[in-house]
Amino acid sequence: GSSPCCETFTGTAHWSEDYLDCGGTKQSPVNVDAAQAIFSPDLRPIQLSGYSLPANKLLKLKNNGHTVVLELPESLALTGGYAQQYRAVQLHLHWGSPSGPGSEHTVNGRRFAAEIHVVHYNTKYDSFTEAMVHPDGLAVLGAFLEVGHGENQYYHEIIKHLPEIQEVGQETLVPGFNIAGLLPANLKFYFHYNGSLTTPPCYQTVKWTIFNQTMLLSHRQVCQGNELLAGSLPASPCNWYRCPVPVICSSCGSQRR
Ligand SMILES: NS(=O)(=O)c1c(F)c(F)c(SCCc2ccc(C(=O)O)cc2)c(F)c1NC1CCCCCCC1
Ligand SMILES: [Zn+2]
Repeated sequence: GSSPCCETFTGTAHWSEDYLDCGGTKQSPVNVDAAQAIFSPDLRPIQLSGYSLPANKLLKLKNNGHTVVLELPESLALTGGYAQQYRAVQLHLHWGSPSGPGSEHTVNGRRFAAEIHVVHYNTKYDSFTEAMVHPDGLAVLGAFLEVGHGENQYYHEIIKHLPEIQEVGQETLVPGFNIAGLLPANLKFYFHYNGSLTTPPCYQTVKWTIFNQTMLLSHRQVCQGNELLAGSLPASPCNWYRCPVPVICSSCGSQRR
């Protein structure tokens, strides 16, 4: 197993001292036990509308110190799979690091190289910040990223800009593209549960959709994602060689400045 320093590396136990909901009973992420999942015919395929953006629509991409966030226009809407309409706010990625793979959810205990979250809010509320505090306020679509053979052209649209936002707080503009390409082609098979934001304030107001089909990226693309925040992670007592390193980035050849 990994050395003890790797477990203490990102302790979240202290969050609930400052944010009450972080100590709640419906906290995300969770491990999905596929054997205990119940098939529900009421759950309809997820339908996306307005996800294909023209290149002249520029989107802000920001390194906020925890992840890379792509701000999304409200013209992107969830029109199927949820009882109410939700509109997009932002998407962000949970990348791996030397202490382990980056997905937040696990399936049968399996952790994936990375995970994308597309965050939406319920349009019955006036704004995202208003929706964020209501149990049906947020809908987050999640998909797992794995290392496959070829380069993923849709993820390339984001990854190619990462060198421009290596420092915390930096942001850049990304030309629009088909955001649906970042999610699986098959939107019919997914796990659905009521949970929370996975970061403070941990509000228990997220209706989660975790797709069954995974996204395949090249080894180099996953390395580039992992290395984005490596420079801004808190100094770790770990020595990298002592932590389980699922994706060896030394072979990437992408030098970090
Ligand atoms: N998985 S998740 O959706 O809970 C999530 C995380 F796990 C996250 F880790 C994050 S980033 C950490 C929180 C954060 C930090 C800085 C800024 C900023 O400078 O703008 C913003 C947020 C992160 F941004 C999100 N998504 C956010 C939740 C934080 C508050 C509302 C903003 C939209 C969704
Ligand atoms: Zn997230």
